[in-house]
Amino acid sequence: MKVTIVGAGAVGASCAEYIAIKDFASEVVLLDIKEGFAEGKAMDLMQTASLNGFDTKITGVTNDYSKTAGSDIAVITSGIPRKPGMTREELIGINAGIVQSVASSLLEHSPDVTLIVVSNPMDTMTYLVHKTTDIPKNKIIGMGGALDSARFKYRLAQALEAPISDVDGMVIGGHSDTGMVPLTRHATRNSVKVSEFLSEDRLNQVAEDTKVGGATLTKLLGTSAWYAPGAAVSALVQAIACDQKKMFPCSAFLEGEYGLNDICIGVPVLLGKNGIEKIVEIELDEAEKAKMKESAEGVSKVNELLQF
Ligand SMILES: NC(=O)C1=CN([C@@H]2O[C@H](COP(=O)(O)OP(=O)(O)OC[C@H]3O[C@@H](n4cnc5c(N)ncnc54)[C@H](O)[C@@H]3O)[C@@H](O)[C@H]2O)C=CC1
Ligand SMILES: O=C([O-])CC(=O)C(=O)O
Repeated sequence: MKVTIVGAGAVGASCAEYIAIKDFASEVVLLDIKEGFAEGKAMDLMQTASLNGFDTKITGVTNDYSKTAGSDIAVITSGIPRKPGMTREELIGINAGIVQSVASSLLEHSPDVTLIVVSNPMDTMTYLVHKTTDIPKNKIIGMGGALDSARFKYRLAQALEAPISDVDGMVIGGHSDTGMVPLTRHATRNSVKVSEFLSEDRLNQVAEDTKVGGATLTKLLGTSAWYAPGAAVSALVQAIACDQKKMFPCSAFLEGEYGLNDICIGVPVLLGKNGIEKIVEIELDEAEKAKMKESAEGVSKVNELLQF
């Protein structure tokens, strides 16, 4: 199993590290445009192999796509991250050009690749890859909801004063400060709805804190987060590489599901060796449907800014 990660920056390197530590891939290629950068990150990571006990071979290359040939899975993390006070959508001007050219270079050398898009604004970047390549829709996956759901569970566990492993929950919708739809009504602690333990006000606070999870970290760190994003990407890569059929909310191209068309947005999917093997349509109540519709309108507005 060969995995390429384009962009050896904070998220790309974190993702490579988690993939290596889980030791399910034979090879990880890190590619970056900055001379020597991916080579350096790969060497540093390889020097953790004997300490962390993995055999995954990590190599780094400067913009040489021939070294990515035959990749089964590729992750696109290349592009700029936001700074405090910015929205993800403000990154579109620079990142759209980068994502489009990276996707096309990857495809030249790995025509059967499954692509995971991370660069922001992620739902729009995923849509861009759909519109500008002939990769089948099941093989283009946007990572956002897996991260947002992990943050939701963190916030729920805090509110419940419970261990995170007791908690389950999911965030669907667009990966943006306003567009996320944390499914508070469906969240549980050991199969019991969290609404049995938390007031409506407290649950609303959990949802709001979840939605601005990325912005909160960007303010604290001066740039956007990388540990949880890297871990979330590695979980998606593992689900595909190991054919796990695990359910994650991912940005998927919709053709009628959830009443939406011609859009990539976060919905629950089953991930296995064929990428998105199924889009899972769960029952939403009227309030959740309205939030999903509003979120989709926001994503579509950003998509309209694309030029291709
Ligand atoms: N979807 C999600 O949930 C998340 C998305 N992100 C996004 O991921 C992206 C990367 O974030 P970070 O790793 O923190 O940024 P970073 O600045 O640390 O790394 C980005 C890397 O991309 C490289 N790069 C730029 N243009 C390139 C090109 N044409 N080809 C190859 N490499 C190129 C840069 O040299 C840099 O090393 C950002 O757009 C950020 O907003 C970050 C966290 C979560
Ligand atoms: O907040 C950002 O810009 C990066 C990101 O998507 C996240 O951490 O959720």
